[in-house]
Amino acid sequence: MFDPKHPPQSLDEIRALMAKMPAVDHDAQAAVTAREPQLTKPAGALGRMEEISLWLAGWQGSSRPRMSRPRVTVFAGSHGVCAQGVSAFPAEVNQQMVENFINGGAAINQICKTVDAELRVMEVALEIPTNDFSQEPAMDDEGCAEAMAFGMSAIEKGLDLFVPGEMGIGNTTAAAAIAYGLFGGEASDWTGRGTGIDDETLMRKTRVVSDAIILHKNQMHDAFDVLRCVGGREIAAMAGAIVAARFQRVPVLLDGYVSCAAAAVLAAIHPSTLDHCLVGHVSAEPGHKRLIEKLGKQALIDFGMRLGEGSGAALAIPLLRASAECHNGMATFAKAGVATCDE
Ligand SMILES: O=C(O)c1ccc[n+]([C@@H]2O[C@H](COP(=O)([O-])O)[C@@H](O)[C@H]2O)c1
Ligand SMILES: Cc1cc2nc[nH]c2cc1C
Repeated sequence: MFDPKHPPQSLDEIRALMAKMPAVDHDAQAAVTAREPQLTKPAGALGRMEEISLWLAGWQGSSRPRMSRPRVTVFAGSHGVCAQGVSAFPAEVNQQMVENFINGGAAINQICKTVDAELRVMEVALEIPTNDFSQEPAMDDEGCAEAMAFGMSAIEKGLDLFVPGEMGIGNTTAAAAIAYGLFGGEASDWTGRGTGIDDETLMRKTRVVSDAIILHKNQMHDAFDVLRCVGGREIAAMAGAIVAARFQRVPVLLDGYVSCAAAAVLAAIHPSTLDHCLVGHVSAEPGHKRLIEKLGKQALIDFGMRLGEGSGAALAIPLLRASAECHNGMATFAKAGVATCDE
């Protein structure tokens, strides 16, 4: 079983942990299913909100869904592949943006304030870039497991929701390489403009993604090998946090392309690993839409954002809160003295 005081030390330990993940709480879901038809509305009239309250209760392990303690954690990591000229911005932006998060000046600070969510920032060895994965594996087994274990420490019991956010110049190249490594197709299917690169840089980035998968092919036996070879520490940390959330009964709202690439690694190990996750937002990065389809999910909102930081998912938190509030706060037909349907 997962013990937060003794985090896993190797990818094999995490593989073993993932074979024992807790299932949804069927009793909690049965209670929600029994209460729903008694609420003062025609059956099914709250559409997807009804699915959300059922999902929240099941993964929180409670007959009454809650949304008073959502947490967004921005994991910041630094990427050796930036040496290939794949981003519109220099790598020093990472540390500068971390200071901006701490000073309350980033978009995610304002969104979290607006939606009443806690915001935390966790640097994942930010001062040491991962290896340039166009030349060698980004991480070794131990380093990748360490980053995942660090991500696990972002979760504690009693949170009502976790949003994995990230900051990492170059990480849409890593996300593209992960998606291409997991799902194949063409490298161009998965490679987009990230922070806003020009046509020439996009061609270079696509080649980096394509060549990296050829370079590492012989050592990518499962999805964790893909994460280790072409991922990044903040991506590994998000994957670790998603696993820990499952064990700690915390539902997860995924954000953009990079957070979904982290989640896709887990889904490729065991397809049911993401049952406690919804996708909050579909990013303007074209590969994200494709990736969400591969995960069999549907994003809650489409706001044309491509920021990362957990921003799109954080913006969708009020949809989850309203779903929980309706389920809990609505009167029943009996209590309100409203006549029920004739049929
Ligand atoms: O998550 C997304 O969908 C997303 C799309 C475009 C950009 N980003 C953010 O931009 C940075 C990565 O972009 P790039 O061009 O440096 O690979 C990183 O800090 C991400 O948080 C994130
Ligand atoms: C300024 C800036 C802010 C970001 N937030 C997430 N990724 C980012 C990338 C840049 C370049």
